[in-house]
Amino acid sequence: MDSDRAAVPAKPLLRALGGEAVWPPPAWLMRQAGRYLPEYREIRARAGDFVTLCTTPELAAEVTLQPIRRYGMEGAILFSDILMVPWALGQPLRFAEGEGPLLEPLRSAEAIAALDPSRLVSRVAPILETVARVREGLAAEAPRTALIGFAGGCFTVACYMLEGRGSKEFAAARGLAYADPPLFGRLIRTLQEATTEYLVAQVEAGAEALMIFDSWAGMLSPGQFRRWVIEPTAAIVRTLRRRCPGVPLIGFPRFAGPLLADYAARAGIDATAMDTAMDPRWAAQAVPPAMALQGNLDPLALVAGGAALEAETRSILAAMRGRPYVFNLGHGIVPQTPPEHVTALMRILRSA
Ligand SMILES: Cc1c2[nH]c(c1CCC(=O)O)Cc1[nH]c(c(CCC(=O)O)c1C)Cc1[nH]c(c(CCC(=O)O)c1C)Cc1[nH]c(c(C)c1CCC(=O)O)C2
Repeated sequence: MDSDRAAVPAKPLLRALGGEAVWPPPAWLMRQAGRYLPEYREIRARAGDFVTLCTTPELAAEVTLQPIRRYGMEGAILFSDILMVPWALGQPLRFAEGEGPLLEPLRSAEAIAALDPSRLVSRVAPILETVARVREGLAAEAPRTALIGFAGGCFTVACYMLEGRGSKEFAAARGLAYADPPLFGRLIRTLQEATTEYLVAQVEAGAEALMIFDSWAGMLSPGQFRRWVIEPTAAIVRTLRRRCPGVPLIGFPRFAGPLLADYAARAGIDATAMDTAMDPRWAAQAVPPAMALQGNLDPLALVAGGAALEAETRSILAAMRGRPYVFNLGHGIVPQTPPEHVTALMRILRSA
């Protein structure tokens, strides 16, 4: 069996994440399934609310595959949300039109203690079924495309759980981390355990690579960053290495700045994702040459298209040439992106 398997060349995304300088680089885009696509808006309207869409496997699998059918990216990211972990732990979640996510905020030690990890696996069953369906869909329609599972970083998810909504400061989470580190640590540990179980389950259901989105990591002081971003990520990664050997892990500590180098060296991940503000030439020096980098086109350059899109893309490619690399944006696609600009981007990448 092993010799049969060796005869099939690995998918380009998995080769790059494994440390090979694949060129032209494999590509996928954060939020590649989303409101900029008319076919997404159609299914989103049919589902009604966003949580229903995330927990209806036939619809969630369909929207995961939509951008692959249009553009043939080398990576398909599971359609779900980082806030499905708090939801699965029993915290009420809804997405209000124009307001983003709304959670009932955790306001006491009792509320943190009441989070119930025993519900997690059964609550996320529909999401795991989506994973299995997408994997089958890819085998039939896009055999070169790899399926990426994901979760939020513990710190970022804790930000939303304590604040209850998006925020510029996330003062509830950052304040609690200073005022009561044992209590904040308890929440982080609950998330660490839940996230580990959830990611293992995604791999068992068919995910071929995993990404951890720590979108608000860059708000922390260096000491807090090490304690609440690097340490919990490293703990998750240690267990994943044992339970899911060979599955590559991408870490995204957004706006980490120079702490990106610490994160890359100590979180244990295989690939580091760069946000829009990161200089790829600096990252190429700061991150070990065998470690893949991913990123980091400004989503607004994709909205602009034309010469700006071409120049920004080529400058990132020039910095990444010769090392293991996965093309992506520095943050998610925005809804006003013209779909044909994604076509133009894929053409630029394929002629790299
Ligand atoms: C912080 C965060 C969230 N969710 C996520 C993050 C980390 C990455 C980042 O920093 O963006 C991650 C995420 N959210 C979504 C995915 C699916 C996969 C993909 O990238 O295509 C992924 C990987 C779908 C989504 N998640 C959300 C949408 C839009 C919902 C809709 O269709 O109405 C999508 C497609 C909603 C969401 N979910 C979240 C917010 C703040 C919002 C509101 C903003 C918005 O509306 O764009 C929380």
